[in-house]
Amino acid sequence: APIAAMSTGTFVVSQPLNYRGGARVEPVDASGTEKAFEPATGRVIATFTCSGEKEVNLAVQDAKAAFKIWSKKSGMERCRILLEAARIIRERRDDIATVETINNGKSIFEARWDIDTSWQCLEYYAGLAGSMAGEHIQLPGGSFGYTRREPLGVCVGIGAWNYPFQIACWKSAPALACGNAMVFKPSPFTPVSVLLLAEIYTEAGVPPGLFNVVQGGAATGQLLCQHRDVAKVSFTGSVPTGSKIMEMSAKGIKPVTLELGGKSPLIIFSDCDLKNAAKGALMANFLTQGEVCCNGTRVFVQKDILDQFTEEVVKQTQRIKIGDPLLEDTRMGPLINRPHLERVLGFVKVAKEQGAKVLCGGDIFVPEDPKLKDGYYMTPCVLTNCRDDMTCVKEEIFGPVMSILSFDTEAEVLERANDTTFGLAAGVFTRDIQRAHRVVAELQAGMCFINNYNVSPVELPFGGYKKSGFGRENGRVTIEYYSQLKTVCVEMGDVESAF
Ligand SMILES: NC(=O)C1=CN([C@@H]2O[C@H](COP(=O)(O)OP(=O)(O)OC[C@H]3O[C@@H](n4cnc5c(N)ncnc54)[C@H](O)[C@@H]3O)[C@@H](O)[C@H]2O)C=CC1
Ligand SMILES: NCCCC(=O)O
Repeated sequence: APIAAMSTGTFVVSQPLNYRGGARVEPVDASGTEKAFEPATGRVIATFTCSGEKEVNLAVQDAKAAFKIWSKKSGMERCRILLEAARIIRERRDDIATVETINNGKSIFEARWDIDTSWQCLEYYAGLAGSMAGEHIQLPGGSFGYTRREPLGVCVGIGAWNYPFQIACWKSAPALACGNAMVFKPSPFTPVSVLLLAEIYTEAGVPPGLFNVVQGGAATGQLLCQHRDVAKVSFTGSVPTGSKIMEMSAKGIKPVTLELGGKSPLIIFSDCDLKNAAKGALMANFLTQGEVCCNGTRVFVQKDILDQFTEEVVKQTQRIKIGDPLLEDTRMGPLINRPHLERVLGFVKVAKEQGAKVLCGGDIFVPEDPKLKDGYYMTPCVLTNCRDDMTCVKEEIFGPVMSILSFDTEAEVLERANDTTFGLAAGVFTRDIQRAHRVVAELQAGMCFINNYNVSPVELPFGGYKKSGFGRENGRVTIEYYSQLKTVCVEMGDVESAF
């Protein structure tokens, strides 16, 4: 039966979760085992071994062999294969989204959006692959130089659990378009959907070994970062792990792309379209149960519309349907796992102790369906009476918790919005076009939204300022993070020697 026809509580993984040389394989060695869960029910859907040194080495060696073939192909040849992979993803959208929902917990409605921004990413870089080129530079006396944009070699992708399939696509599409090979390690919480991508790449015609998957946690990730044949590491996850990855990569002088956490500001001016601003605040806080790095969790509202805005946000939040994430009308599923749910509820408790007022949500939610009773659900929470020094306003919660703060002036809100070590995203709602551009120019964030939030067009570069990381994903600029420039200087005359 197609995966898309499955219901919650039925999916189990029976095939190996490593991928090497163009096929699923059992790892040749292990550094422990992990279990993957279905957050909707708390059921184990897979028990798998974490890849040890030998397996990691085999994956890197296979990728190296495939790189030799792939890097010699023309941009147009790579383009055709990536386009075919994008087409297959589009065709299997519902199956892939279903696997993503089962293993991550996000609603099927939202998972389909993730799969759309996945195939769109492959299409986008397929287009760029065909047009990648260097420069020709004329020199005196008929001599000249030219540049070649060349791949780096074997790139490593290390993924987080909040957007498992999308992250794998956002890293592998530009990497492969530039002629690299990739070894990808998903989060041990969400090991399943990336295998569908690996199979699709093979079906589309990439050489066997070009995209390999190893499984595991920190130990496997370290083996990858420290491997001498790895040319680059692209990581999505927390700031502390990002810092370790940078340290390990520094030892081998490997470039890194770091997509880390955030505590982004969303600024609502009183001249905004109130309904849209409230919708924007929900988009900024409650997608994927709030487990999104670029969420606008500090919602600054100008004082004269604070009550109206808050009332509208609470009304819209209370309408969110929580429950079985595979049902068509569900808009919020369970959080990723029990410890994370408890951590998020702990943030709500501390917020209350520190003087915040809970306007709605912030409690455990037990759906009526008995099969969901062991899932990790909570009600989306709106906090008001917040101050800048509260824990809920300073720390990344990574759950469905919105903190509302009020402000008087533009200058004041800008200073407060930028008063954070993070700098991933920011948003502004206003009808005043000059103010909108003036404000975003001052915001210390890599991804700014005007009159919307958390849309992900793949044509736009995405990435952080400050401790939210560096390097970019998506957009034309990402080509530079997966390639290197060779300069060739050509003499057409005699050598003018100094000796
Ligand atoms: N920027 C983002 O999108 C994300 C941010 N986070 C934040 O991080 C918190 C913790 O979530 P985790 O999944 O534990 O994030 P994490 O940063 O520990 O893990 C992310 C990835 O890095 C791998 N990893 C962990 N330690 C490593 C090491 N020493 N060397 C190489 N790879 C390593 C993990 O196995 C996983 O694949 C969340 O609560 C959230 O605040 C989590 C996921 C995504
Ligand atoms: N679709 C946005 C991805 C943001 C994140 O990785 O958390």
